[in-house]
Amino acid sequence: MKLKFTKMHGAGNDFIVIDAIHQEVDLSAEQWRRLADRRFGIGADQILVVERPRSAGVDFRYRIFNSDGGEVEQCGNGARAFARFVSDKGLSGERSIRVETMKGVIAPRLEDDGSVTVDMGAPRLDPTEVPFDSAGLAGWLEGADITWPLPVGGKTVFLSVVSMGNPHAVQVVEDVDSAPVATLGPAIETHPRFPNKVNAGFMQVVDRHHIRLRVFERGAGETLACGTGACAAVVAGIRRGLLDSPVRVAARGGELSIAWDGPGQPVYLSGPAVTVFEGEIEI
Ligand SMILES: N[C@H](CCC[C@H](N)C(=O)O)C(=O)O
Repeated sequence: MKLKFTKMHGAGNDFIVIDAIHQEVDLSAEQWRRLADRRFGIGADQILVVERPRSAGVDFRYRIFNSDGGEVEQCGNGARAFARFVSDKGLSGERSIRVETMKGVIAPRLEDDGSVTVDMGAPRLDPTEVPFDSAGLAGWLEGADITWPLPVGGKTVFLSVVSMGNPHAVQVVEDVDSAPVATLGPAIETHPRFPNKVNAGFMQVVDRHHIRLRVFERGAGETLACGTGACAAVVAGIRRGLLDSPVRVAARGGELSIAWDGPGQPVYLSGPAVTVFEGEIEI
């Protein structure tokens, strides 16, 4: 079947965006994998699918597939690309839209400067909601946060666990450039205490309003930026008493901005959304 797509990125986290309202899209995990393959397909970290809403009071349904072919609950950088796509394609004439995902409703807004700000909803802070199995672990109270000492990759790391709809495990490091992301990232991603696996964040605190961040993403490997990872890192940093909202997040592919006013409040993610090219592929 022929499939029209648009290639986009948000701070270097790249996407294939597909309009499934005006074309029939029913692909297998292997076909999603092939589309995302950087040699045998188009290449992307995630594939974003635009569908008609299933619930009242929302404008679109937003489905997300990692490059490993697995469908996941949330993608923050993707939410900005989604909003830019539906506006550019004339699927919505509104600057603010409401979008349902596997885990809740988010609200992207197109800004005058071309950036997009997304109400990502409130973080889930209970380990059981991440989910994370803390049985038998003695958590360390750090400010309002509990960090979990996890023996992994031959060392013990202290992880904050946060869900933005999708699971995140964040640790503070001295220097992101020398952090063992390539080895520790996959070991944390697949650790048995994360039954749904997890995105592994490595955060360097520059000052109370500025961090550097690298994320080894579940189902995609290290990406140049991770929107929900930035949300999770800032939530963890604020709870640990290390950061104050708003926080600039320097990722390898660009800069994001996160604002959060505390438990029960939404996390706001702001950043770029760029269209690179359009295409059609036989899949
Ligand atoms: N790898 C993530 C999904 C994409 C998240 C990321 N690209 C973002 O911008 O939030 C997961 O499996 O939960």
